[in-house]
Amino acid sequence: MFKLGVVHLGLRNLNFTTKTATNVKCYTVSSVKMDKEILEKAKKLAGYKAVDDNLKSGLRVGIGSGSTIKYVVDRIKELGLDVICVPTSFQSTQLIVNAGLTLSDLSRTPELDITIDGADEVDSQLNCIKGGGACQLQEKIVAAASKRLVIVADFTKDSQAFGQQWKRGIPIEVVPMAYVPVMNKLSSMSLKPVLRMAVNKAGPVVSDNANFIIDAQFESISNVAELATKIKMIPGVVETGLFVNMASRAYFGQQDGTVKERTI
Ligand SMILES: O=C(CO)[C@H](O)[C@H](O)COP(=O)(O)O
Repeated sequence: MFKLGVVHLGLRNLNFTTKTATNVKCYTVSSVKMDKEILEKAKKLAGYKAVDDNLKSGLRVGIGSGSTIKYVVDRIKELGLDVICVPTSFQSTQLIVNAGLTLSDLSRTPELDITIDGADEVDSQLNCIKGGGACQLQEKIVAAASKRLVIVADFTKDSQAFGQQWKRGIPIEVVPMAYVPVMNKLSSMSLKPVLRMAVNKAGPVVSDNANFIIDAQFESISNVAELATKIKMIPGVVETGLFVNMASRAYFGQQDGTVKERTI
């Protein structure tokens, strides 16, 4: 008898069918490999095109976080663009430094021409859910200091409405001593909060800013801006992963080798 199974690949689920326990492993490995290759190609397409279309030497650029941003940094390096880079996390600082690009910060470069960043889900209005990598606080600060925010993502992030693609909820950064009352408040708002736990460490994920991350799962969101404000108003919440009316353009790498653009 055929069974339906699910493989967890990072933040994504892959469906697969299998006949017996013995061929599960075989089918799973090839599915994961295939999926990973397709996604990496899509991320690279988006990252490269965003750089080609939007960057030139002399610009002050916010560098987002996540796996897609790697391709943005690769392309900047490949083209030899002389840009000033402001990171959004420890990971993004490493990418900039390792690529030999000019590293700055918001103290020295408080106004940026553009930020390019990834996203976990992008809706039809270019509102984003971010923070799958727990970097949303610095990402939002850097994006807010930029004239434009451009999103780079693979096709799995492209949605009409939140929750169609991203099932892990809204990442919310909280001060550690406040996490229980914050979770209680979120529950009273019909959200399902889960404290994000670390993988290779006992206990919770600790952000670059020494805070905890709560993932607030939801059924549907009718008014994103209102929800973002309500969550932000809870004492102890430092920042939410809802980026409302911030992005002006998104590039989605497709499976067929093209890049879909959305601009508002
Ligand atoms: O918000 C983020 C990190 O906090 C990332 O930009 C987001 O999770 C997308 O990551 P990836 O490019 O790996 O899909």
